[in-house]
Amino acid sequence: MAEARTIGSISVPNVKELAGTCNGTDDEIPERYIRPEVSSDEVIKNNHGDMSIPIIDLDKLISPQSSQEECVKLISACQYWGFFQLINHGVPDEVIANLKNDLVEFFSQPLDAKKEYSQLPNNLEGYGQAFVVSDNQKLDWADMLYLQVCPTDSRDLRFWPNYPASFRHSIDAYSSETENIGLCLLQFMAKAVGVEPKSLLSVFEGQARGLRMNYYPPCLKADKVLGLSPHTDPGGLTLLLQVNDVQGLQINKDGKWFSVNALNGALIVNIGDTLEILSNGKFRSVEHRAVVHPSRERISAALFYYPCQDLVISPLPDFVKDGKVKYKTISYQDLLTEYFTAELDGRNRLEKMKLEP
Ligand SMILES: O=C(O)CCC(=O)C(=O)O
Ligand SMILES: [Fe+2]
Repeated sequence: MAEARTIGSISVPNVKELAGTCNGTDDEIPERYIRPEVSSDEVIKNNHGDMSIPIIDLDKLISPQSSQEECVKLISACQYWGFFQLINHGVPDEVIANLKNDLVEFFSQPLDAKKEYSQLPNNLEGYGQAFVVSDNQKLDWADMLYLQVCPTDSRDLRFWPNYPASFRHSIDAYSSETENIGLCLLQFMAKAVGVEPKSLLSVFEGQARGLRMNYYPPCLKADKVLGLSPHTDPGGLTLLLQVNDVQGLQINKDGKWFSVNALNGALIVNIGDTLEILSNGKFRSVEHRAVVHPSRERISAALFYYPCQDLVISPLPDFVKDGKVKYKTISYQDLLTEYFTAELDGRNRLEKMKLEP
C-alpha cells in the first residue's frame, strides 16, 4: 500500500526578497533556480490566428442565434488547445479592478507583513511557495498566496489578509461573481459534444473552489529561471486572471511552447486533469508554465473549480460512446495527493493514468 504522505510545501526562501539581492549575474542566482530549458526550448511568440489560443464569447454562447456557432469554436478549443480566452464573461469591471489593485498592494508590502499569513506545515493555504516536496528539487521564481474560497464555511480566515482593508471583500466579490461561469461553460461543453450536461454538472455543482494568487518577481536573467514549472491543473476548470499587463503564460501544444497574449479584460480558461478523465480525453488538460520578466513583476490569480471531494474519477458513460475507456480509475483524493507530494512533471502524471490503446 502507498505510504501516506503529507500535503504541504517544504519551506524555501521568499523569492521577492531573493530577487532583491540578485543583481543579475549568473553567480548570484542560486543554482536551485537555474533552469537551462528556458533558453533552449523553442517558444512561439507573437502568435496570431490559428496559432493563438481561441477566443470564446460567453454572450454568444448564451444567445440562441449564435450559440451553435460559438459551441463549435468552444469544442475545438477544448479538444485542440485545452485553453481559451473568455470574453463578455459578465464579471463586472469594478470587481476585477478591485481584486487587481488589492493584489498589487498586498504583494508590495514588506515581507514581515505578508508573513502573518504564512503557510503552516501540512496545509496548502496561506502565503509562501507551492509544491516544494524535496530538498534537491528545482525551485520556481515565484511566491504565492493560496486560499480556499468556497464553500464559504470552509474559509480559513487566518490566511485571509486584512490589508489592504478591502482585500477580503474583493476576493469574496470575485469568487461570487465567477461562481456560475464554470458551470455554465461545462454545460455548453457537454451539450456541444451531444452529452446530457447533468452528469458533468453534478460532479462540480456546489463544490470547492480555490484561489491561487501568484507573484513573479522580475529577474534580470529572466531566461535562466522559471516562474512556474510545467504542470497540468488537477481539478475541473481553471479561470486565470492576469493581474497586470505583463505576459508570461506559455502552453505546450504538440511539443512546442506557445506564449499566450492575455487580452485585457478576458479570463483565460483551461481544462484540468479531472475533466480530461471524466470526458474520456474529449477535453484536454494541457501542460503549461509561466516565465518571468527581466524588469517587471508579474501577478496572476488562478481560480480552480474542484470536483466533489469523494469523487472516484473515471470516464463518464456518456463520453464512452465507442465503448473504449481510455483512463484508469483513480480517487480524486489520490490524484490530489500525487499532485501535492510529487514534483510537478508536466503532463506525465496524467499520461500514467491512460490505459494501453
Ligand atoms: O501565472 C500564470 O500565468 C499561470 C498560473 C498557473 O498555471 C497556476 O496557478 O496553476
Ligand atoms: Fe496552472
